[in-house]
Amino acid sequence: MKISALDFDPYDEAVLTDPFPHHERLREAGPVVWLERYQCYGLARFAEVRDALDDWKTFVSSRGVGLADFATEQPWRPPSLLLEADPPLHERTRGLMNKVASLPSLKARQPEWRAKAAALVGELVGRGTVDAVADLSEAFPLSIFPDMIGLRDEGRENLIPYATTVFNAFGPRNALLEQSMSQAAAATAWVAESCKREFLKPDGWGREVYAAADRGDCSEDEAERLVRSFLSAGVDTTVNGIANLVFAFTQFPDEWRKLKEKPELYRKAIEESLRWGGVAQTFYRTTSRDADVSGTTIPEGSKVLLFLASANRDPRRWDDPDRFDIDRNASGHVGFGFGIHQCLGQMVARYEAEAVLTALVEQVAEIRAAGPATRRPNNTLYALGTLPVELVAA
Ligand SMILES: C=Cc1ccc(C(=O)O)cc1
Repeated sequence: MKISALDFDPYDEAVLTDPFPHHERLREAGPVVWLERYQCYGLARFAEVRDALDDWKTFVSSRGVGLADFATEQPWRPPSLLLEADPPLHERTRGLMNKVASLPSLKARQPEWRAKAAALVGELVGRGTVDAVADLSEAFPLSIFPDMIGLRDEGRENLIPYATTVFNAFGPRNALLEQSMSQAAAATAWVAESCKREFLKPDGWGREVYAAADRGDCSEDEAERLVRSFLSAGVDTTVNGIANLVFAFTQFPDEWRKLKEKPELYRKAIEESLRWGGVAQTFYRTTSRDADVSGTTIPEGSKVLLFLASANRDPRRWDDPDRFDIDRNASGHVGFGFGIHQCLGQMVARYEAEAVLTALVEQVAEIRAAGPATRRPNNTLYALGTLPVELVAA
């Protein structure tokens, strides 16, 4: 089947800042498109994205989940033993990390998370215009996540610059990536050192990974790199998840009023924000063999760009997809990916969002936009820069 070859640049700064209008053209161009500029295939419809994520044997991760093909290019950092690994290695590393990032461990921390979120929201309510990015979406995760990992206190300001580079590095070597690489050299070194056993506090998920090494479930070096996964994936993602949740309510005030009337909808609201928000816009896979995708043969060794955020707004799967509707059943969205690599920290993300959203529902009558939101362009993350709001006291 002849496929459309598009000159479309997913990494054009205008596209990174406002990607959704471009996804429609991608989906309409066919189930598979060819992106001339990056010599890769693109899948932008829900069914094809979900199926590619599910078929990990054909669409592998060990050749990198960015544009760089690890079979031919040197990775910028030692590959992740989770994100950039296939079975059987992935089974062992994911198995031991699932045990560390467990539901009981998370549940035990919720009273503290709820109390901290309530206190933080309490400081922001009625204070006039605040920035829901810096003052809330960054402040809350940074107040609980590094401690949960057992990260050392000094230098935590390196976490976001490091993660910014991690997510830019899945894209091409464009200005965004070059810029963040040069700015984050120190942050990258700080993260690498912070993952060593002796730099981690005794109680926390970091040391629990090393306990797995002491049990022989992984080597000391693997433990160090696995702890790095927590720092790479566990901050910038939740920061933007919470920021996009608040942003959604500023764009759809009726949904906020609906939540105030029916607070029990808070979990559905969070799931819908994960579908609608598009925090993780794209990830690549590489074909391990010729792959048939909806009538097109994608040859072995091809990079395939999966437009997760486009899939989450595909009208073939979702009614009125651009509408943020907290009554919608958004389950099955690919905001956390799908299949064996589905986000290890998805419950961390959900619990963090729940702590913030329940505090807002409790203390805030209205989330009032107090100026235009600004975006922080990134090759992978749909990130907010600032989100001026007024949290009107209930
Ligand atoms: C979802 C993003 C992500 C980024 C980095 C890693 C890692 O470094 O393992 C895992 C997930």
